[in-house]
Amino acid sequence: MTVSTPAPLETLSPETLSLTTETDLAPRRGRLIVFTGPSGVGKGTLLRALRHRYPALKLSVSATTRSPRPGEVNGQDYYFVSRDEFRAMVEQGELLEWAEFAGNLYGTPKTPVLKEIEAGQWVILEIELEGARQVRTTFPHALQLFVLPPSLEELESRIRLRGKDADDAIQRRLQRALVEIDAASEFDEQIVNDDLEVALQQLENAIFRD
Ligand SMILES: Nc1nc2c(ncn2[C@@H]2O[C@H](COP(=O)(O)OP(=O)(O)O)[C@@H](O)[C@H]2O)c(=O)[nH]1
Ligand SMILES: Nc1ncnc2c1ncn2[C@@H]1O[C@H](COP(=O)(O)OP(=O)(O)O)[C@@H](O)[C@H]1O
Repeated sequence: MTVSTPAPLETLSPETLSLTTETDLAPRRGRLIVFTGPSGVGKGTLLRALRHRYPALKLSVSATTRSPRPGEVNGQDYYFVSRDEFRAMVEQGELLEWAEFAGNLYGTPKTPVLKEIEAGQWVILEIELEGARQVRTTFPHALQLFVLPPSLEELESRIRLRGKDADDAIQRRLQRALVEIDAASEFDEQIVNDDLEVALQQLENAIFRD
């Protein structure tokens, strides 16, 4: 009886992948994808749409000292922790990377990500620039994608229209956006999030192409 071995994930088309259950793809190589971009550019929006199409993609849940926004759920959107708890995670080597951003601490719990990768899953880290730089040294093969706004004006309008950040936080984030946008060329690919559908298609192509 010939047992057909599943095609390696890289050769599967996006259509096939989205129809394939997780067990059919085993064993397969795990993959790390870093997804970075200024606050308000549309990272969360794009990732929600992408994961709706490709439920097999995993999204790492970060730890943060930022207070939850309305509607955010602890353990789902973030692990909301105190600064002392966060520092303990750093000291105990529990974070794959971490950084301070706009006055709060953010970091990726290491164990769940490594477990998913070893199980052959594709894991997305939605993290800021300093974290992406750390991952670039520890996981040089990770795909690194940067989302750009169509303009700074549009970025400001989106973060304000979103209505989830206090004015001082918006100012800090817009200031930081200038530094982040300047570093976009460090990433493997830059995606301009102007028309959402077009950006989503570019994101799919970048992830499933190679
Ligand atoms: N380095 C790092 N950055 C993170 C992590 N989780 C979220 N971030 C980034 O921290 C920044 C602020 O995130 P957030 O407060 O949710 O604001 P948003 O970007 O406006 O949604 C964003 O650039 C996130 O990508 C993490 O675990 N590590
Ligand atoms: N392509 C787009 N065109 C217009 N508005 C967008 C687009 N993508 C996202 N938005 C809006 O911009 C705001 C910020 O999006 P969000 O996904 O929260 O950004 P981020 O996660 O990068 O901070 C949200 O109100 C969202 O609905």
